[in-house]
Amino acid sequence: MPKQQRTEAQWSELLSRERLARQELETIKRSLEQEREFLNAMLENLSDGIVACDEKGILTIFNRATREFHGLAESPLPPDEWARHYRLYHPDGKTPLETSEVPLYRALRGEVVRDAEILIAPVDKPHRLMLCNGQPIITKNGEQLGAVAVMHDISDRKAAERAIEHLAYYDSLTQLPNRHFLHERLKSALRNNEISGRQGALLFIDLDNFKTLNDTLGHDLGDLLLQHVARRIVDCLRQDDIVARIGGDEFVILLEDITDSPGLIEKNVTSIANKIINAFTPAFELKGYEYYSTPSIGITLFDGRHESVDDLLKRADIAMYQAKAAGRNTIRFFNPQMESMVTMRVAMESELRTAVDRKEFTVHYQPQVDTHKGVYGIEALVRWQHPQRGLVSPADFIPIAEETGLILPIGDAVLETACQQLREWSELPCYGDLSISVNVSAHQFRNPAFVDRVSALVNRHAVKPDRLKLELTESLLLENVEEAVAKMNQLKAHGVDFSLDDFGTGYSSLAYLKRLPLEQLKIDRSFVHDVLTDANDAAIIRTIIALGNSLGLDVIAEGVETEAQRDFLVANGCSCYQGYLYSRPLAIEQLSMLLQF
Ligand SMILES: Nc1nc2c(ncn2[C@@H]2O[C@@H]3COP(=O)(O)O[C@H]4[C@@H](O)[C@H](n5cnc6c(=O)[nH]c(N)nc65)O[C@@H]4COP(=O)(O)O[C@H]3[C@H]2O)c(=O)[nH]1
Repeated sequence: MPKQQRTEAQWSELLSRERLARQELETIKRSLEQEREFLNAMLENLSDGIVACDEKGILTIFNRATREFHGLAESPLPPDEWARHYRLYHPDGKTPLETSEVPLYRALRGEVVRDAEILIAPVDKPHRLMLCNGQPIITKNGEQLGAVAVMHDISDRKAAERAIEHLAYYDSLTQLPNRHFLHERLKSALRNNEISGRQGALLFIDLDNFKTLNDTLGHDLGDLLLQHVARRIVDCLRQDDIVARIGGDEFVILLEDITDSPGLIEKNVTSIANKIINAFTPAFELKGYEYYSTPSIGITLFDGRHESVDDLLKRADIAMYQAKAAGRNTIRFFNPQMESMVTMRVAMESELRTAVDRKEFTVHYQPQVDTHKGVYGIEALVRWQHPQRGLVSPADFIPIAEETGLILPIGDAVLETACQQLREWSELPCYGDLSISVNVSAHQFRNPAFVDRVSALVNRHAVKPDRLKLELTESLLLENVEEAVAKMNQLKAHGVDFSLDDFGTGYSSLAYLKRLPLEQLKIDRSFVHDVLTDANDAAIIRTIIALGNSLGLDVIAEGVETEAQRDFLVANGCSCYQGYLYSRPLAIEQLSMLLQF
């Protein structure tokens, strides 16, 4: 059929349609461009990173946030050089991330990536931890166009999580693990050792006299000491060993696995504990103060069988208390007998509290004799009239009373009884010159109200103050010489006398003895006991007598049991003594009878 000729009208119609089509195309192009601009602006302003690539893996999107995360924010470098300016790692920050592991390329291989963590390490810039998601871009027809990945910076969140974890598991003062951390590690150590049959050890360290440092030099210096101590302990151990601070001045060391043969384990742990004790020998420098501290260390071994975390901590704690009781600055291994001692001690503590409420304490009196004048003084010695156990010796309960603070009401009661007694005697002409010596414990003496309390008692009972002699020990005075001198001077101003008890067992220097307002030195009974058989004890006694004479102080010897001991003392210039030779401590009725003869 012959080709139809188009009319002019038809041509014009066609042309106008084409124009319209072009215009439409132009509009579509413009709106696409606008959409692209819009998308671009959005991508550039997102705080999350977006990367995309085409089906060949060529990057098509690498938005501003992504460039910043990679340290390329202001980089003039072309994209193919970017990779040289950063490294990618797994979240541990050590294991490099292979290209095939990069979320975008995993997505390009068809994988839907969810919550993958990667670390971006730009050269010379802070590392960032990213949480990434990604997926392939696939059309409705199943054709893959490429892949996209989105990354969210979780560095700050992780740092906050780490800080919270640090707070939960570490001690903020020393940066050591805390009780919570120790608990967890000990639990897993017990599980491991139960399976492997290996032994571990727990060392419980408590600083000796830490409370005194805090009370006298203040908490700042106390904190500083704890920081120094933490460092010294850490330096004594291997990197795998755990040192935790579980409370005030309490540190615990966990040695998880001691691989020695069984016979050597105790030896090995002892040498570690001794290393720690030795590390305390040099003075601690505390803002200009040279402070000497010592530790008491309790140790328990474990193999994980039938043991709980609490049991182990309790055992090490019990052993530590035994180390303290053995004179401090020493170590003790736990043994089961210790546990029954602790049970007894706990029972005694609660009974002691009841005893204070029920006023079960009484005072016995032991005469002090002068070879020329006869009985011139009396020492007041407390006794506990226990409802079941009978008379309990102060040696058995004073240390517990000291630790629990119960010594305050007990000591107070003894002082009051002594003052009442002095008052009664003052009204009887034959007893009027007698003095009473009263033991004062460290806790009592440190009490800020001590001076007022003593003067109030002296006033209330209208006692001649020089009839009251307070017996202080060397160790008590040495804790804080300045404070001791000040308190003693205040009481001395009221007329009260002082005797230095257990003299010779401490480290008194002449220089400080001279500063104390003392009346008397009391030779400790341990020297008197062996004076006839031990040349050293004899020499010590002679020295104390000479020292007393040169300082113008009375010297009394305690624990004199035999005439031979007394003769030695008299021959060496000590004419005052106290001991079973003359009389044991007596109840007041017995003492009155004795004094009448
Ligand atoms: N072997 C022997 N011992 C003798 C002899 N003569 C006396 N003693 C004992 O030696 C102790 C002397 O008291 P201390 O050294 O102050 O030692 C006292 C003192 O440190 C403390 N204490 C006693 N009463 C009190 C008190 O009221 N307050 C305080 N804080 N402590 C007290 O308890 C410690 C023991 O007191 P006690 O058992 O009464 O023991 C008394 C006494 O009975 C003797 O010839 N041979």
